[in-house]
Amino acid sequence: MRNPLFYAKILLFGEYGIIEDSKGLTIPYNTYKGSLKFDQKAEGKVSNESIDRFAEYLEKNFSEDFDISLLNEDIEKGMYFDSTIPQGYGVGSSGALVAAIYDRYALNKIDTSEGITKESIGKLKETFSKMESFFHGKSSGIDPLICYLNLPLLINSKTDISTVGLPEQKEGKGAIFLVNSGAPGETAPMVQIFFDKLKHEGFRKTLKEEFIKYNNACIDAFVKGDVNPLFANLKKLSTWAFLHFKPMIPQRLLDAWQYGIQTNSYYLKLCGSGGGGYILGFTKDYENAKLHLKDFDTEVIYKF
Ligand SMILES: Nc1ncnc2c1ncn2[C@@H]1O[C@H](COP(=O)(O)OP(=O)(O)O)[C@@H](O)[C@H]1O
Ligand SMILES: C[C@@](O)(CCOP(=O)(O)O)CC(=O)O
Repeated sequence: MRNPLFYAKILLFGEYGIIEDSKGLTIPYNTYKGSLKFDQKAEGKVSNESIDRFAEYLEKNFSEDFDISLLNEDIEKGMYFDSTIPQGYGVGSSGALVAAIYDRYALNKIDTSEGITKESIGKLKETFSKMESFFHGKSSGIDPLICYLNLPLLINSKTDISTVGLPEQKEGKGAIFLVNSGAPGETAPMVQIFFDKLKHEGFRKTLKEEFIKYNNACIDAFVKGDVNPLFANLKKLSTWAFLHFKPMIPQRLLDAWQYGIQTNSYYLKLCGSGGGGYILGFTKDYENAKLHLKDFDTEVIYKF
């Protein structure tokens, strides 16, 4: 039986901004992955039960779009999603599961083998958004989309998403890395905080005039491989988040966040919705950054 792998993802830039239609950049992260397994192992029980609840939701809302009887038969046989993607860490554990279920059970699957167009991306995103809403309320569908396509995606707006080529990695001293905050986070309450903040005119203004500006400049510089403008804007982005996204920054990381900005040894930013899970770091000198972050587990995701 064919049981393809689905990888984790990292939203490098665009958290919260993409809700408000600004740019985002998301990349696959192949260190963590999952695939559907069809054996009766005890280790799969929790996952099997979670898929069972998901199947009920699909049956209730989208029964015509999926082969529900095959899905239920497989669940009955003990199928589970065997995955190393940590849950609630912002690297897309539910997105990978959604992509795997779509791949195996969707009827009239959108064919991407002949090339990926903006139209097919749009249709996939719409379906994935409906499916993933089961896991954390309203979802943009971006996480399952990237897991499914396994390619970097540039989000220009909600309706304009395309694949993008990124500069090749180099064996230099610089790195983008994950910092483990030590505990999972939850997306829905963080997004609620964001929407509460949006009720204030002052916040809306600084989001638009500062955050979105730095975010988009970071994406442009990263895609072009322009290191100096990238770091200049990262510093602004990190500082802005320290001031305005404080509830989303895990408490344990507040000092390290500020230290990075003050010393320019690294800059931290949110990785997805925040509140826990992973945080992203950018540095021109990873070995040096690690010295200052020795209380945390870090993982390099991109070298330059
Ligand atoms: N291996 C798995 N098997 C079954 N369900 C899973 C698996 N991995 C993740 N999930 C589901 O996805 C949820 C986590 O998704 P979410 O809250 O969106 O966090 P993340 O940021 O990791 O995607 C879990 O509570 C669970 O319902
Ligand atoms: C915070 C947000 O902008 C990014 C997604 O966060 P996460 O990767 O699901 O933690 C929410 C969203 O756009 O759906």
